[in-house]
Amino acid sequence: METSLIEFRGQPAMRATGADGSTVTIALHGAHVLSWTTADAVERLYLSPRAVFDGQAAIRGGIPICCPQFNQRGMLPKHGFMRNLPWENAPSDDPQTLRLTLRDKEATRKLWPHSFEARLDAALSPGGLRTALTLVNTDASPWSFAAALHTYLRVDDIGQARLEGLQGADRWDSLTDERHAETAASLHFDAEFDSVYAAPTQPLRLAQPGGALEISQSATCTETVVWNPGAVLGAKLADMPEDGWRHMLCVEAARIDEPVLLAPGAQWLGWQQLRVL
Ligand SMILES: O=P(O)(O)OC[C@H]1O[C@@H](O)[C@H](O)[C@@H](O)[C@@H]1O
Repeated sequence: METSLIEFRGQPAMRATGADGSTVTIALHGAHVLSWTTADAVERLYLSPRAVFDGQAAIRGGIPICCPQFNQRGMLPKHGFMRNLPWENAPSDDPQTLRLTLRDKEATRKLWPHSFEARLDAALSPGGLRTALTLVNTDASPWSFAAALHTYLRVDDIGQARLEGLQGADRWDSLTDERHAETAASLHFDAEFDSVYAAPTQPLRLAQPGGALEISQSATCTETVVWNPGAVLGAKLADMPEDGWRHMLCVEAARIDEPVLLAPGAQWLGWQQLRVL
C-alpha cells in the first residue's frame, strides 16, 4: 500500500493506494474517511459536494467518527468532539494499514477531563475497506464512552436500495420512540429513517440494481444505526444538496446503549468492514 499526503478541498489528507489500484482518502481533520474507490474506480462512499472543509466543522459524508458520545445522548457536542479536531498521521505496525491518532489535549480536556489515545486504522483489501477505531485509556482512572463509525454509503438511487439482514433485530425507532423487533426482510427508504438496531451477528447486505455491498462489524459494536434524512430533513441540512439524501445511506457500526467502561491502560477496538459482492 502506498501512502501520500495530499490536499483535499484545501485541507490536508492522507491517501493510500492498494496493489489493485483501490484507494482510501482520510482527512486529518477528524480522521474522517472522505473517499473509498475500488479497483474499478467506482466511489463507494457518499461525500456531500456541499460539505464544509474549514478545519472546524464536521464533514458531511464519508465516515465521521462519533466519539466519545453518540448523537445528543450526553452533555458533549452532538456526536462528541473527535470529528471536529485535527488528528495526526502515525506509523502503523501493519504496512497495509493507514493510521491516524488523536491524544487528549487542552481542547479535549476542557470538554472531557480524561487522558486518552484514539486511533483510526484503515486497511484496503481487494473489494474491501476495513475501518477500525481503538480507544486507549492513558489516564489513572477509568472512563466510559460511546462510539460510532458513521459510514455514508453511496447509493445510485435510494428508492431502489434495499438493506437486508436486520429482520428480527431489536429496533429503536428514534422518530417515533418505539421499540420493536424488525419485521421487514429488507428495508427500503422513502422518507426520513433513523433507527438504532441491536447488531445482528451476520453481515448486512446493501442491494442495488448495480450490485451489492456486504457490511459487517465487530461484536464490540453492539448496535447498528441506519439513517437517511429523507427529502424534508435533507432540505434543511445546509451542507447537503437538496437531492443529496437520494444518494446516501448511513449504516453505522456503533457502541451506544451500554457505554464501554475502560480501566487505566485498557483498550477497546471496534471495526466495520465493507466488501463489494
Ligand atoms: O448532522 P449530524 O450531527 O452529522 O448527525 C447526523 C445523524 O446521525 C445519525 O447517526 C443519527 O441517528 C441522526 O439522528 C443524526 O441526525
